[in-house]
Amino acid sequence: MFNFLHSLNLQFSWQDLVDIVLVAFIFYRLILLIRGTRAVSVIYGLFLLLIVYYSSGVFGLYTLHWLLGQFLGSIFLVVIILFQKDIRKALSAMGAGRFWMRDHVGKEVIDELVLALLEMGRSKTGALVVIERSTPLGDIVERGVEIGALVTKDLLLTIFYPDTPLHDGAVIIRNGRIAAAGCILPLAVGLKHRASLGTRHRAAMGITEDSDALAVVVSEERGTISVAIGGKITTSLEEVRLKRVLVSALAK
Ligand SMILES: Nc1ncnc2c1ncn2[C@@H]1O[C@H](COP(=O)(O)OP(=O)(O)OP(=O)(O)O)[C@@H](O)[C@H]1O
Repeated sequence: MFNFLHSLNLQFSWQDLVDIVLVAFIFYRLILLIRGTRAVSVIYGLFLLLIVYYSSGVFGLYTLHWLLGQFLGSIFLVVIILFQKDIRKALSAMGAGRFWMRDHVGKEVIDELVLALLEMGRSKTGALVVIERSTPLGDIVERGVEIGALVTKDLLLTIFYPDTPLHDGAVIIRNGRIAAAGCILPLAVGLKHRASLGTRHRAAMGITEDSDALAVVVSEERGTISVAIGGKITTSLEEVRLKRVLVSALAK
């Protein structure tokens, strides 16, 4: 590749390569960070304003052009004010190392989760647990009920205990802790999904279609345990297979 670039008479050093890779990676992580959050609509809004700004210049609408110019002139400040919460979160994630790498879920978290899932399967208690990985689940967590506690079998059983306020919706595990409960997930759509699957299972498929999260479902009707990864669901997993799937997907 370097020979090819040399033949084009372009000065391309290894520093340029490192520069491009780093900038691409930072943009990729930023896109993952804001995906599915309110920040996306704000960015669309800002793009729209930019288009109106350039069009007003082209079509000679000078007052509008001047007005938007004043606003967009301080865009850096506007972005900081609009995204102050997200910027704070991104910086603290970066400090904690989460910005650069995918979280590994500890063995003890998987063990507690499996114990709770098996117990809920036996008692036919419906449950939906999502384990966040590198795609931040943004607004989904924020719209649920914040918990921030260690993952324990007893806490999971308490959350999903029938007819309690938090038993509906999903629990989100982030950084090896229960971040929130009662979270509403996007449903999987389309013909490819089995008609026999209800909304709990479709929600598990939906969230894993939109992100790299892993979702586990306990069926209230059948007591079966299913795992969804990448929009695909594997149903009726018994203890050994369930543990194997979770360990191989999460503990790497
Ligand atoms: N979008 C969603 N996000 C999170 N949880 C959801 C969502 N939709 C449904 N649920 C949960 O699923 C429950 C309803 O499950 P439903 O019986 O429709 O699905 P199912 O896949 O057939 O599950 P089950 O086999 O347990 O009956 C709701 O009470 C709620 O707790």
